[in-house]
Amino acid sequence: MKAEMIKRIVRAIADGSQEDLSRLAQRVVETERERGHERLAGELSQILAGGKSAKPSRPTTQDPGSHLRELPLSRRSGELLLSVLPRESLEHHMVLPPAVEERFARVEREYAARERLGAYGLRNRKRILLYGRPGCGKSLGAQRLAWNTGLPLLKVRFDALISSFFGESATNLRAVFDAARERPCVLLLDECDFIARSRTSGRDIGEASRIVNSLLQLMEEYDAPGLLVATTNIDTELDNALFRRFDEILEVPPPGPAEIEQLLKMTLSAVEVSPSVKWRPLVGKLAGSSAAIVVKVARDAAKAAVLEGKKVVTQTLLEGAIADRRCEGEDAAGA
Ligand SMILES: Nc1ncnc2c1ncn2[C@@H]1O[C@H](COP(=O)(O)OP(=O)(O)OP(=O)(O)O)[C@@H](O)[C@H]1O
Repeated sequence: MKAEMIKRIVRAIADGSQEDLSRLAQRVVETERERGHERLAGELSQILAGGKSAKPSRPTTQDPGSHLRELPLSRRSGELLLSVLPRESLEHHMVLPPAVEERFARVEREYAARERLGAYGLRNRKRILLYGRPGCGKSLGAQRLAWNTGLPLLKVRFDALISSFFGESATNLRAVFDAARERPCVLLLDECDFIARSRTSGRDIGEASRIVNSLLQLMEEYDAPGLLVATTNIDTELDNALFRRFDEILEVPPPGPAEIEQLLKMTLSAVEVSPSVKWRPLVGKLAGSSAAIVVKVARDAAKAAVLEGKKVVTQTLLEGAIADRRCEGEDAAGA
């Protein structure tokens, strides 16, 4: 079992949170299944099922699908206002400068200790704003928070909301927040730059501006058991009224030299890398790139090694991948 998992289990025991413990137990089952240990996973599931039948009344949050089934549909279009990101697709390994990592970890620690904090009239940080340049890990940050708290990740579909019929969107949005209050989850408001923009530009954009206003109000009132995570690329334009609605405002910065090297090594960890690779010049060439670009460079080099029948990722392959990215232009490469 990974050290991180062991720490979380011990933390849940220390905090006396039965709900977290049962979620973590479920996580252990899933991890074992992902590793191909079907038999062990089956046995663990049975043990858990036995435990549950002894205490049938305890609600659990282990079935993200159950959130989806109970969540509101836009009545006319039938479109879902939320999409559930399945656990298997959640990436959660982040490379961050230590100070930023610590702030993410603090949100997770406070969530784990929420009952203990509550006993002293304190509230865990639950409304989180992640901002920063594209491709540096804002969406990944939301996934990581979901993974590390064991909460399902539900993404609000602004496209469906904004295209919905006159006056209906505010009602739908409220229903989404109500649902999040009833069932703990990480409610993700991804790329909500338009909130910041519409507040600063002063332009009326019809139904969208109505959504912005209801959203700001809902964010202010938000006190659901899970977390609310909003992401935006905008930083300078964010106004105080918006800042005030968050308990934690976290800049997710572009990687520095140490992070670039770590990202390269982490992405290449599944393949063999030549011991003669000199990381420093590679890091120098990638200076200023987003984390997404660094990850892509490493993946491209690994793919080239496999396609060319070479078993080892070499300096030449890595430099070739960097040169390719430069030709494509970083922005076009989905930074
Ligand atoms: N800090 C990071 N650590 C590890 N991988 C990262 C990091 N940041 C980005 N990545 C990689 O880049 C991909 C894209 O990142 P992500 O979508 O989270 O960026 P973003 O900041 O949300 O970008 P955008 O503003 O364009 O939506 C991730 O799936 C991951 O592979």
